[in-house]
Amino acid sequence: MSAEGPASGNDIPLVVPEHHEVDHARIEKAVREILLAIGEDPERDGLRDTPARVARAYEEQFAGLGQKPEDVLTTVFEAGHEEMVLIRDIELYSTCEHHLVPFYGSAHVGYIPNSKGQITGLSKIARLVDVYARRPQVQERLTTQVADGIMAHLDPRGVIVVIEAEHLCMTMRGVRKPGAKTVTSAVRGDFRNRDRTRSEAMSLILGHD
Ligand SMILES: Nc1nc2c(ncn2[C@@H]2O[C@H](COP(=O)(O)OP(=O)(O)OP(=O)(O)O)[C@@H](O)[C@H]2O)c(=O)[nH]1
Ligand SMILES: [Zn+2]
Repeated sequence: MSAEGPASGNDIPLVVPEHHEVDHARIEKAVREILLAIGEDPERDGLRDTPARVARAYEEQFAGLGQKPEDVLTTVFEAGHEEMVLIRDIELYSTCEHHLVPFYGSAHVGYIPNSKGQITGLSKIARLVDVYARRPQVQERLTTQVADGIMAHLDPRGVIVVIEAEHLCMTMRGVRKPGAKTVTSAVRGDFRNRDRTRSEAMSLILGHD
């Protein structure tokens, strides 16, 4: 099913696709329009292939829209390990949904396996971050979604997610504050209920420089 609405004010109909196949032709048309709107010549040498390049780039940048956590959390095994697992400094690149410019930084993700000791492959946690980062995002939602994705699919005793990022919409334009870092966190289960567990994780996350 598609959500169909009124025309969007020009000849591009407002149809929001239900499943997220990137419509290259539509992106190309829109990018050409933007180039014309800023007073550029979309036919000049350097720009002629730009609409197609942007379409390919967006396919990659927004690939997470077509993915679910279960697509990447495929390997779950019982290792009998019931202590904290923490993956620090997972590099992330996302796109600010307000300005469609990048924000980028690091995610730190920890969890405590359940009593069966169910864990997942380390790379799967990093892949999960990408599933949610490769969408139009705000940092708070990205943080929450990673935490909730792990809770739902690994059923751990707790999860902590801390994301530190720099938003280009705050540095290259607008308020122009280069270097400002936004730090967000989401804690679930034992990390929410037990101060000591949360402090241990925070000191592992922050005490590395
Ligand atoms: N909470 C939150 N805000 C964000 C994020 N990314 C960008 N923003 C902010 O979204 C806000 C959008 O504000 P608006 O006033 O609607 O847009 P704007 O006129 O472009 O705002 P300025 O950036 O202040 O020029 C700005 O304050 C951005 O800094 C994010 O991940 N989380
Ligand atoms: Zn922004």
